[in-house]
Amino acid sequence: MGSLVKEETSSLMTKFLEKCGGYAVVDGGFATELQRHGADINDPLWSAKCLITSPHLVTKVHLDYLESGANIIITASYQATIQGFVAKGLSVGEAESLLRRSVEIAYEAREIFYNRCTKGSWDFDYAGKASGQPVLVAASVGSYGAYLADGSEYSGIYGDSVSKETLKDFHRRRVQILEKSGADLIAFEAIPNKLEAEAYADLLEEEEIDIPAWFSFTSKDGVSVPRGDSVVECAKVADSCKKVVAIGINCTSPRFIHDLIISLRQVTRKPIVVYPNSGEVYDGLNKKWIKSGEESEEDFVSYVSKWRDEGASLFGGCCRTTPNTIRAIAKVLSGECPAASKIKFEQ
Ligand code: MET
Ligand SMILES: [Zn+2]
Repeated sequence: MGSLVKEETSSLMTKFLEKCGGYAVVDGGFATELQRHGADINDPLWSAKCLITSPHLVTKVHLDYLESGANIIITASYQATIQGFVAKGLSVGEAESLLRRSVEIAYEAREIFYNRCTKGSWDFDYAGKASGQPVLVAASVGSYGAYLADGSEYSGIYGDSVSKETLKDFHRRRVQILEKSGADLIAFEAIPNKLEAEAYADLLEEEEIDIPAWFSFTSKDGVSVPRGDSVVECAKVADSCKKVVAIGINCTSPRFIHDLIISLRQVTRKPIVVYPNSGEVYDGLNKKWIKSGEESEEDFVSYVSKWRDEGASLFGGCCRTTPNTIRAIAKVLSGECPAASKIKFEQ
């Protein structure tokens, strides 16, 4: 396929957004919701541990978010890596099957959801709109730092020994498997430095990956990614990659989102996706969320229409947000509720 990107690949997101009425709802904190259902994910595999121990909970969480109005559900593969599974004693073949399984589970959840909608056996308040709810499955890819589970996921500092080639080699097989898994797109999430964005862009081109992707960065100051590279520079990398159909920010405090959307808009015309966390800060070493004291009194749902006016088109939540957040976002976007009622984040 070379540099020619299939038409349906490059237009997937614009067509999907049209189908959704211009704006789409992304799901919320996956790990947070798994924990609410009793999963213990204090593990180097984090939420991906449930692919081994409790796949039924993975299905349940996808359903929770679909019921809440999500148009894009993100698979449980954020921290699912072949290297991580092998470190647990699984074979490479088993690890690859689990990656594929993460996508299958999301599709099964969508089937269950659509069947329930058709049969009308639905008891949630979004039922009226649910049956016409377009849904895409995004296969999650977390950073090298997420695999290391040593805090570098939120610093982006991998050391001089880690080159772009190291990162490409690390991610290559997982990306190839997810491409062939049937997922609609790949969500490269919580990217903490420019080098990893470049590695992803190279991989998409060199491996001729024929499904689209979005690149989503994190920020701790509203200007740069954790490693210190400017968000604008990172977004340029994403913008110039033809396979990237949306660019955005996730797992970042809501208070930075407004400025970040404005920065992204300066360098791209591609759709912008934002799914902030609750505003708490992750302590990667102790694996705990710490209240920063700067969380907004009202949660970020009340800002969604402003972010939409600034140019974002896909909205969801990341860590420590729940289906309640997603339900409120869906209501705001449907024009049903101008300012969402106060949503409680996970206690
Ligand atoms: N989609 C991922 C999840 O919720 C994003 C994690 S950001 C650290 O599990
Ligand atoms: Zn997150």
